[in-house]
Amino acid sequence: MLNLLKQRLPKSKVIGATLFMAIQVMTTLYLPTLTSNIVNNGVAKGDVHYIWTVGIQMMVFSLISVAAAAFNVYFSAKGSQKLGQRLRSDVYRKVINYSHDEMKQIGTSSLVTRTTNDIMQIQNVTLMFLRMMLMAPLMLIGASILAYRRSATLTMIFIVVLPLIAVIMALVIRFAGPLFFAMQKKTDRVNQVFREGLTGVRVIRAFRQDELEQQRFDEVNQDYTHNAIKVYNITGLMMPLMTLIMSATNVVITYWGSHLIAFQATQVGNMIAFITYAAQILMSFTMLSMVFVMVPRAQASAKRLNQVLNMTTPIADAKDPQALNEPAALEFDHVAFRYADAQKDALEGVNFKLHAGQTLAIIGGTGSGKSTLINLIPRFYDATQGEVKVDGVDVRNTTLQAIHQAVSFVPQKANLFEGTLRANMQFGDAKATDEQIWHAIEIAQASDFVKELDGQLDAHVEQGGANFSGGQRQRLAIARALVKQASIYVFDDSFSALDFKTDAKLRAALKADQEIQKRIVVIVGQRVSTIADADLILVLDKGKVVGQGTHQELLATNKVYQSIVNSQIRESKEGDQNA
Ligand SMILES: Nc1ncnc2c1ncn2[C@@H]1O[C@H](COP(=O)(O)OP(=O)(O)OP(=O)(O)O)[C@@H](O)[C@H]1O
Repeated sequence: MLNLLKQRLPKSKVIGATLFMAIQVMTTLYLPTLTSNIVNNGVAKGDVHYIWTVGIQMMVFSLISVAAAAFNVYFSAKGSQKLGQRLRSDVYRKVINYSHDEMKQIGTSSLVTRTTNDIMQIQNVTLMFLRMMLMAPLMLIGASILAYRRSATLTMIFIVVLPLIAVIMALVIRFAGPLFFAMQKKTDRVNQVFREGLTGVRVIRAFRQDELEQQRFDEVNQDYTHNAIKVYNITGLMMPLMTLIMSATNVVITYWGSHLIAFQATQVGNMIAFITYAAQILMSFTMLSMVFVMVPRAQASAKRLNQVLNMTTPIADAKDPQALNEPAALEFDHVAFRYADAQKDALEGVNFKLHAGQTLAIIGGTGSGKSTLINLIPRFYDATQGEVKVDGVDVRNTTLQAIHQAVSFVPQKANLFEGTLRANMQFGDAKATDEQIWHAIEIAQASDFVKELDGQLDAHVEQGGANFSGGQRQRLAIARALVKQASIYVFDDSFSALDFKTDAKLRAALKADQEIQKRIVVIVGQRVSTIADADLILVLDKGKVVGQGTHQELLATNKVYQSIVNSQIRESKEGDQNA
């Protein structure tokens, strides 16, 4: 956990909190001594002047103590909140650069829990640390010395009481510790099922799986609750036990102390002060035990956060990066790829070279490796064999920023972000003017519906683009990619959500654009009509390139391509007959 705090917990706040905590401890410890003096020297002797003088001193010290406590809380809260803010920011920065593999390894739900709940645990324990963890030992030592000075005989009580408390603490830590550990995992699970239910809510309703999903959620929820109840039952026992021990100690002190007073072995003031010191000693022990209970949980959270922060991603900048020029060529040189933990390659022996200004189309059945192939271009994954080259440079020998600048990517599932339409369009180029954005929107065949929007480019986009239809979202995602000045434009099955007419218009507009004409366009498509005019078509089957050439060449020689074309002609004829 110290690793996490090192650079992130502001030193000024730690110093402030510690300083005021020390003042609070000193004044709090001095107060019972003043009480003892007031009783022994003022009340017992009837010295009113002394009572007033010491009484005013007590008031001043009490005020200082309260003020110091307030400042300590202020610095502790500020320090721990700042720590939480920095941790969240660091985790986000790290995760946003994760490749698909790291993302899969930890899981989205767990990442959300780690960024919220786990950081909260660390924040809380830091707050406690700054409030109590230093205060408790100081109070314990100070109060023990002062209690001993008030009455060495009564101090013997602690020989029995302190080991008893230590045993209770040890038992609590022994039994509550593992349950606290389990708590974070169970929180993950609740979040995971909840998240899955929320994202799939329409499917759940459509398939009438509400009951089953509710049952699944109830199971994990119950599991979490049982664990939490067990933990709080154990820790909850501590307070009453400590109060019992404290009350019993007071009874013994009063009983024993009154005997000592009767035999004139001590004074009443000393006994009153001793009772207060005893309470302070036991309170310090209680504070310490709470810390001991909370630290293991925070430790478990720290471990989970360290796992996120220390995760090394193989997809990183090259040590000695080469620059990429625009426009660039694209080459796959004997490329193979296998997903982590997979038994066989998802892609093998992919070889082709494209010059700037050419269009590549990839066609093949579902699961044939189309998305896998194009994911290698912007380094969402790295090839396991061979080289993917942009501008003649292996994509691993440049920076991620350079490769992401060179490639503009439209994923299969269009995703928009909450904000204005303009802000979404400027994802690719923060400086893009309205004119450039409208130009991209025109090419993407989205201008008709964007013009009708309230506020047009200022129109609000809901989270995930929920206020747009699937086809509209897809067109906006295409426009967003076109706003970016890239060397390679990749469209992962982006045109299949469009009707034939819009698909044709969009491709014609892409071809007609003078800037895009100089770039490489990569299209993954299901329809032959979408890809027929490409300069190079790759036909994929079970991860292998089974055909490569132009539409005419493939139509003449390639059996797989012929069967795809024939099946689509058949489908369209059947469609026409049914219409
Ligand atoms: N993240 C992953 N982990 C493991 N295997 C994967 C992963 N993604 C895809 N695969 C496997 O790799 C193969 C190729 O998948 P890919 O998504 O590239 O196919 P595709 O041709 O794009 O399919 P579709 O047309 O259905 O989108 C499939 O067998 C799939 O099961």
